Amino acid sequence: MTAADMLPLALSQGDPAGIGPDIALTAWLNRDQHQLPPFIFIGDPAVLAVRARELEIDVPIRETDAAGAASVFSGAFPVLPVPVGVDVVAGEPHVATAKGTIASIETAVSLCFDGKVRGMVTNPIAKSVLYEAGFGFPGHTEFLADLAKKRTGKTFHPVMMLAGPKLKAVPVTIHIPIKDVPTALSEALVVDTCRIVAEDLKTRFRLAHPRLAVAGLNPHAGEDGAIGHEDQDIIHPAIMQLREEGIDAFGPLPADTMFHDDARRRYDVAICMYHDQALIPAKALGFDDSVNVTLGLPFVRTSPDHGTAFGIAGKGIAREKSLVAAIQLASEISLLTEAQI
Ligand SMILES: NC(=O)C1=CN([C@@H]2O[C@H](COP(=O)(O)OP(=O)(O)OC[C@H]3O[C@@H](n4cnc5c(N)ncnc54)[C@H](O)[C@@H]3O)[C@@H](O)[C@H]2O)C=CC1
Ligand SMILES: NCC(=O)COP(=O)(O)O
Repeated sequence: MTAADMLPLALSQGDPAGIGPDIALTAWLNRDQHQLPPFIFIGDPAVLAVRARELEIDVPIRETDAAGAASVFSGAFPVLPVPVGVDVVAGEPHVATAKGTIASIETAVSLCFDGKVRGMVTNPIAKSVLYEAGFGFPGHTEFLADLAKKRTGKTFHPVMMLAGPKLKAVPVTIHIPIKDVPTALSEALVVDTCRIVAEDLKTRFRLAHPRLAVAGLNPHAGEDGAIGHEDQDIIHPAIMQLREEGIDAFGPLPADTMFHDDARRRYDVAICMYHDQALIPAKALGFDDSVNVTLGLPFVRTSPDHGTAFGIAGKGIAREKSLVAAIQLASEISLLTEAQI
């Protein structure tokens, strides 16, 4: 199949004042070097045109629909127009842009369900901007599961995984205050999360027998209960349950010693109890080439691992590498899962 015969991937705009437009434009500009599959950007063509001028790059922007994107892609940057509705200044987020940002994500999900794209890649959103506008979800991860439920009537448990060449890491709890982590953790949550990870590593990552290293919550995984009880009372029984089901999960491991080079050779994915326990090692080991992928959804979704980086938007210094990795991973997963159907 040639690139022009392929269904495109949907690429949401993200916060228009962030680096989403910058990295989308530069990824397209370097499409041959990166061997990028076709994508369709869902956002505001005017924002792109202004940003391209600010970046002093020459990118022909062509409005089209998903069906036309693959043939447009080699010669122009394909855009499915979703207007922002206000003037956008790079680096200056504005609550008035939230509606368009959300509409872009919703459109990408619809295209996935309608079979018009192979999957979706999201550019970063600024959660605080969306919260100010009344957005009721912690981030894309939970919003996408809700959109999937609205579309199918089924409930999905979305699981965030940061995937890079050196480490795959999953936070069991995601965007909640650290003080709420111990009460949010439960045996059922750890078990459900690990089941989804084990299944998706098999079906989406070609890992026949995934090994799951499960972190403890407390220092030294609780030191036999002397430094906290969750490791023994919640995480250990969850691991026993998973092992009974034939899932190769082990731990709870002291989190401080499970990310060095030797330790990482013993597992395929680290299951972590909270956001920073997973995302600090993931970004330290591969900020430019790690990808945020949502497991447990009925469609493919990836994203760069970084955020909106308002401080560098429009300045020509944002690196497109993590977005490129996200596009490539979404493409690989969608081709692999298509082949399995
Ligand atoms: N997938 C998503 O939608 C994500 C959204 N965010 C959101 O992004 C906003 C900003 O978050 P921060 O913690 O400041 O993280 P950030 O990732 O936006 O920035 C952290 C640092 O890395 C630099 N950086 C980030 N991406 C870069 C790139 N591609 N090239 C060169 N330098 C880069 C920034 O300039 C900054 O110094 C927050 O509102 C957060 O909610 C954060 C992570 C993921
Ligand atoms: N820290 C990761 C992040 O903020 C991405 O969250 P999401 O928008 O993918 O749910």
